[in-house]
Amino acid sequence: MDASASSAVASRVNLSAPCLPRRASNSSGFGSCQPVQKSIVVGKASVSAGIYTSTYSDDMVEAPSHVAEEKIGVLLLNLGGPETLNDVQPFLFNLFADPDIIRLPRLFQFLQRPLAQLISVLRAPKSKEGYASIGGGSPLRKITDEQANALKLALEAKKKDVSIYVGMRYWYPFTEEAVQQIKRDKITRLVVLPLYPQFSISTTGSSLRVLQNMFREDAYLSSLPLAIIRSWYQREGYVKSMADLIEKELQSFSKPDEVMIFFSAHGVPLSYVEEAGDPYKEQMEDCIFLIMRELKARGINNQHTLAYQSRVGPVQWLKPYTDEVLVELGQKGVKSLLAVPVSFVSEHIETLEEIDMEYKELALESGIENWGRVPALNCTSSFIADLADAVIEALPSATPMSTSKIASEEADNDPINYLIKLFFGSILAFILLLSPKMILAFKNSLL
Ligand SMILES: C=CC1=C(C)c2cc3[nH]c(cc4nc(cc5[nH]c(cc1n2)c(C)c5CCC(=O)O)C(CCC(=O)O)=C4C)c(C)c3C=C
Ligand SMILES: [Fe+2]
Repeated sequence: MDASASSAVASRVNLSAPCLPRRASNSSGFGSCQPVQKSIVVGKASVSAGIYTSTYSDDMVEAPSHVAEEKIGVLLLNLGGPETLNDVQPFLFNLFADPDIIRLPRLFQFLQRPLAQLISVLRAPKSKEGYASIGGGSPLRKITDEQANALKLALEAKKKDVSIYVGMRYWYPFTEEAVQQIKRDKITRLVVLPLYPQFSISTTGSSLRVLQNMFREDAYLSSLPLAIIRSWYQREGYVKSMADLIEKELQSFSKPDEVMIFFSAHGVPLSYVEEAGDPYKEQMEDCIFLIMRELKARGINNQHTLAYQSRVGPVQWLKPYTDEVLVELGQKGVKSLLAVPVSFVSEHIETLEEIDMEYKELALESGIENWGRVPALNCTSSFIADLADAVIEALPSATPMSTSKIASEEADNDPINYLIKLFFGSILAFILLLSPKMILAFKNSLL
């Protein structure tokens, strides 16, 4: 971030901005929203106008021309991460208190916060160890701010003066603070850009739910023309930027042709895909297909595979699991492997600790001799330029939000599904609240 950008950011931060009530926070008070004074851009991404509804169409009409001065905003949505070890447990509480992360049947939603408290306390020691090993906190805020500034600059280079805001789901600067700043700045048109290439109910869906709740209760926000880029893994600029990183990293091996390209995506519980209709797995597979097609077009014909990492808790997650596949590949005699983190565009705990330390060690123990890892895109200029294009392409489709409901809520409307959940929910509540032994077993599944 250059100095002028930083000071402009600081001058627009209102420290008295309201934060979410009843949410765990750190002792330092409110974090800052980031209406960054410098700013980006997207083949076509999946864009919707309004929060969960229409799909982008080139025919969509421009916003009303009575607006005197157009003030464009871009809201970058991200997960957020603890900045110190003291932040870890309250950060985990915010994460597990999210009904899109732990999906309880409606009747049991009163258990969400006690359960979040219990799980966050049980999980915190392991998470703290992880964050301690990468320097004592998550790099996510810093990298997201850098991406926001790079995006501002890329948009300026394309003659678009845009204010960029960063809204995190579980830590500072919270999405709610960013939205308050957007209101104060009297933005007249907003593009919402989640920093997740693929859509999942647990990531983009969760952040959009926060926005939906805020927007429908506020007269200014509900009439603000807005376009949402729901997923963008299919954009040519993203696919080519990923292929560039892989092509470059392959050259660090002595026999590049013999390297297995190992895509490792963050997992989600299987029920998200099979019961709630999460498009995440399908989009992930499509994404890998597009990256591999690009590599083949460049004459790179390495073998590849996709596995899912970072599972938490006792339920089944998307398979195959990264740790199991690494062991199998070692047993099958694979000697060189290039890990490619693919569900997230910044370095974070799961690249820096889980892949670079845990999986690397496991792979080497399993017989893999040459290990490499592709860096996250972070501020790669071709990637940022493509995000800037995505924003520019989305602008004409901005329309005030619609209040139609997110598809993922449908599962609870099915009476059989509801009864099944009610039954298992009761057992879970009984186990967790009454049985210390089961709490211990549950704790072990979190470690
Ligand atoms: C596309 C990316 C991600 C998906 C999908 C996702 C789903 C998901 N995650 C958890 C549980 C945890 N996630 C944690 C951290 C974390 N997760 C992602 C990305 C996705 N999560 C990121 C970028 C981060 C932050 C990393 C950082 O640097 O701070 C954590 C905390 C860390 C830990 O203890 O391992 C948990 C827990 C669930 C349950 C879930 C889907 C339901
Ligand atoms: Fe996660």
